Amino acid sequence: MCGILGLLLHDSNIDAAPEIFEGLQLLQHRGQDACGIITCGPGGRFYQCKANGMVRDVFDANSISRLVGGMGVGHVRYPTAGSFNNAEAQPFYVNSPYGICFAHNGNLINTASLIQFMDEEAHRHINTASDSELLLNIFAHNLQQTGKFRINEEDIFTALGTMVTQVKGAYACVAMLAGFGIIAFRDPHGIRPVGIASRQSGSGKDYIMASESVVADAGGFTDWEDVKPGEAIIITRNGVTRRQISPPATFAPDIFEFVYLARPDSVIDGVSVYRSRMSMGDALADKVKKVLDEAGITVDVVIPVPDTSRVAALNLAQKLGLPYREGFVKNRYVGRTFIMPGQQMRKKNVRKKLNAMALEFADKNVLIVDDSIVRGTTSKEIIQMAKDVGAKKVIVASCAPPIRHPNVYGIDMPSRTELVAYNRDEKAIAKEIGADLAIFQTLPDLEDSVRQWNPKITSFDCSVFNGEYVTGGIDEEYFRHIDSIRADNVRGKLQLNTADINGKDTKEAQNYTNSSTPVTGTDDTVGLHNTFTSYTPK
Ligand SMILES: O=P(O)(O)OC[C@H]1O[C@H](OP(=O)(O)OP(=O)(O)O)[C@H](O)[C@@H]1O
Ligand SMILES: NC(=O)CC[C@H](N)C(=O)O
Ligand SMILES: [Mg+2]
Repeated sequence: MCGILGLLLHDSNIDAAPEIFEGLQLLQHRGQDACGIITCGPGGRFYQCKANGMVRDVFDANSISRLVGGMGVGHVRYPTAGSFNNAEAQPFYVNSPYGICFAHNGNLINTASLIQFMDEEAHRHINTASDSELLLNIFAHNLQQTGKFRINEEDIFTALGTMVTQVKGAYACVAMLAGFGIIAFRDPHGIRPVGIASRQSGSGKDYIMASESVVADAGGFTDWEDVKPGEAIIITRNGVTRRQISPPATFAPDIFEFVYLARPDSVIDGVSVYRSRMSMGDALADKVKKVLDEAGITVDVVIPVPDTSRVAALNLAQKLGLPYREGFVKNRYVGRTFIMPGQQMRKKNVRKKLNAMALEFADKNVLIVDDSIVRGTTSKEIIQMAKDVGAKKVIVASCAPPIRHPNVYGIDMPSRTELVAYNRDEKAIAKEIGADLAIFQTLPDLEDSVRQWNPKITSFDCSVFNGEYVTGGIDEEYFRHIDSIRADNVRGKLQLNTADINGKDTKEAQNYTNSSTPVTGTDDTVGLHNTFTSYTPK
């Protein structure tokens, strides 16, 4: 669930970078590990700055001032493939054909066959373990097939149309062609979000493409429109061209965007995330009432787990006629815990981030509401905190059903065994996290909470709840494979190996990527054969 952004200003003499920087800050909740911006200046020359770190750490006034040009793309990264090293920060760049930059949100599931294709047919070198670099090179290869000196929109649609038949998985992308324009496209199932908006600028229009509408709102852009599943939109200074690049497929946006990933003030696929979370709270209230009545437990107070669950918890409390209290105070300088790399870091940060106020817990039966319980890291810590400050009974309610299946479409939940609900029923989950009772939303109620705001969405990707993967192509062997390369207990080791391979995870590399330099002619990466750790289907 990275954040992607593209901006094309009508007046090419105005630099796009300051506004892309601001937009990326608004998308920070989608990825905290790395970020980057590439702009296109006079003569089609690219300028880039990317590195590991949050947006405010990677960029300063100096680096932004060196990102020249009236159009550009940006990215905030939350890795789901490859490693955490600098070399995999996005946007990615290839010089041939024409100069292309690329920012990707999602995750591909057929990387092994794509790597083989790159090696044996396209003869393109992939220098990282990132699926996004691979996706860019597939697109570049297809564009190369036109063999043209100069291309047009039709050629781009054709290249993307071929790409759709080659890659499997989730991809919402923003690309930029040197001196040409910016492109947004979405996979045939529309699993990850991306939309476009415009604003008047002199005699023409500025255009923005972003993962979430909040970026457009903040920049004064209007007419936000979601890119349709399987659609590509090309924006040049001559205007907007759009095309369906894939045959119709089941539209299945990831429901977890509404549960946790997106900001509440965004509207995704016609649904206000805020409204959907209110509905989740309402629906959960009914379930909570039923379970509490059956168990003969009365609750004194409802307490949300900041930040994401607040909206739902307030509605739930109102519906049950219970007091809503902010019993956990959040340190505003600590980011999201779930998207941090490594279990140790996540665990440590829950305590750093949240503090329980005894006066809201002591001698009370408390109902703690969270949007989701994934690894149980947050629940375990906060339940203990609540008990430490004198809570009598701690009941936990989750706006999402138990998560028992890995995510393969751009959320870092690769390993079943890390999921607290794996092989556990609700009673066993409660025991594991130390709660007196754990209450979960049902999947139909969760789906209704979102769908009621846009009945045109007939299905969602709910794979983490029901194990049904809309793209197909996921089997036991695939799970074993991602488990073996991405589970928390093996990842540290693999990161080291990947850093060695790329020769980029050094102080030197940090300096290189941190400076805003023209892209052309500065590639110092080591020339090695494709070095992915790959999955070979039977
Ligand atoms: O069971 P877990 O593995 O702990 O994951 C679930 C928790 O992580 C997320 O919070 P996070 O701190 O990332 O972000 P937030 O501040 O937006 O709630 C989510 O909102 C849950 O609180
Ligand atoms: N969360 C995402 O969208 C990740 C994008 C890409 N798979 C990466 O790991 O960089
Ligand atoms: Mg949370």
